Amino acid sequence: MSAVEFALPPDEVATAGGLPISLSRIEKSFGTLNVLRNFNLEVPAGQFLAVVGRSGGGKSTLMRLIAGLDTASSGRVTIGGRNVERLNPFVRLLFQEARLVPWQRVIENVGIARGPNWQETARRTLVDVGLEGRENDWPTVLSGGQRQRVALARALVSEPQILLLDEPFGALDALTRIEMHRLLEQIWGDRRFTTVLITHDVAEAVALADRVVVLREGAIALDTDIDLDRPRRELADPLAVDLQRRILEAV
Ligand SMILES: Nc1ncnc2c1ncn2[C@@H]1O[C@H](COP(=O)(O)OP(=O)(O)OP(=O)(O)O)[C@@H](O)[C@H]1O
Repeated sequence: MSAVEFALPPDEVATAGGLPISLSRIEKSFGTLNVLRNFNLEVPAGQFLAVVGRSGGGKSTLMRLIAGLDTASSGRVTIGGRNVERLNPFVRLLFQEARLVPWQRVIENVGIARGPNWQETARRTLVDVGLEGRENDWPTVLSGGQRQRVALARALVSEPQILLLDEPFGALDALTRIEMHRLLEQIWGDRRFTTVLITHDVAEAVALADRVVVLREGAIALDTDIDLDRPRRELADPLAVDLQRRILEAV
């Protein structure tokens, strides 16, 4: 039994791959501000979805609803057909800041669920994100990209079926960002968790996602599949450039 299974109630034990996400007839307001209006979205199991939009368009609100960190004013959010009522152990989040615990070493930051063999599981996950041999480092000695790798390992260690990413690479330099794209694409390709990536970066959305949704004023302004071969090569394909142009126009 893995550390993860140990931490989950029996009816929530993870199976391989991803779970589908469904939002139907969602209304979400803060006071008089309607952030999402009659909002519907189906994300099939294992899909890599990117949500693009201007600041204030409701992207983070959408993610918080899927994560169970906030509730809709009305409508239904389900994961694997079950209502989302709280943060579930099979959903993991990654933010722009790595949010590591500064007084814990890398391995302790990753092995948050201290079940049996947690160190072994954490070490293996660190290898997966390219941080072999760094388990005893303190977060302060790591670069921004390495800290984000630790945060990614911490998200992956429990083998989530849903990964929610809110501008995870927004603070990284361009080359590190591309390295992280390749890493994430490869890990997602192996594990096939359902992924929702929130980003301002249209090139990033096209480089990573199976499908891009443009969120504008609380509604979907564009919903397009990204039928490009994998592994993706940033900007290399004329089709990618055309898709970026279409998405930018919708934003
Ligand atoms: N807890 C809250 N209370 C009141 N208003 C809120 C709250 N959370 C979000 N809002 C408002 O809802 C709108 C949508 O916010 P949200 O953070 O979802 O947008 P976003 O698309 O993620 O923007 P950004 O890209 O800047 O993060 C904004 O006008 C924001 O000010």
